[in-house]
Amino acid sequence: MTRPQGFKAVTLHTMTDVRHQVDTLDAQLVPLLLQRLQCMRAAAQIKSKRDQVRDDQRVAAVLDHVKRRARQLGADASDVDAIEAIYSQLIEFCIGYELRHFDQKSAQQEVGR
Ligand SMILES: O=C(O)C(=O)C[C@]1(C(=O)O)C=C[C@@H](O)C=C1
Repeated sequence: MTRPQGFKAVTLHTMTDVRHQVDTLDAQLVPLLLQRLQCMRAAAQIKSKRDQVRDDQRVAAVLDHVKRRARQLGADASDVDAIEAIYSQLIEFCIGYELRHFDQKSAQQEVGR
């Protein structure tokens, strides 16, 4: 199977090859996703108002950044679109996650008063 420039070359002839590669990639992705969630927890502590959690300008900048990175790695237009779609969903999840942590913080501050 051919792949764009900038991707590590791997042989993917059988479903065993494909699943082994998916498991290897997921093992790398999970710690990165956990680190991203850690950033959301920190953001929830730092932001002082609930309506600061969603920041549409920043969302647009994050999407531009990841699409540029995909292009740099040689992704074609349809894979750049796929990255945008995946990140749109990821950021929506992160906003919900951050809101839950923001609300927890606010509830704890209320109890502490
Ligand atoms: O940059 C922030 O302010 C974040 O909270 C992070 C993040 C993201 O997932 O990247 C999440 C919520 C905001 O709407 C914008 C971006």
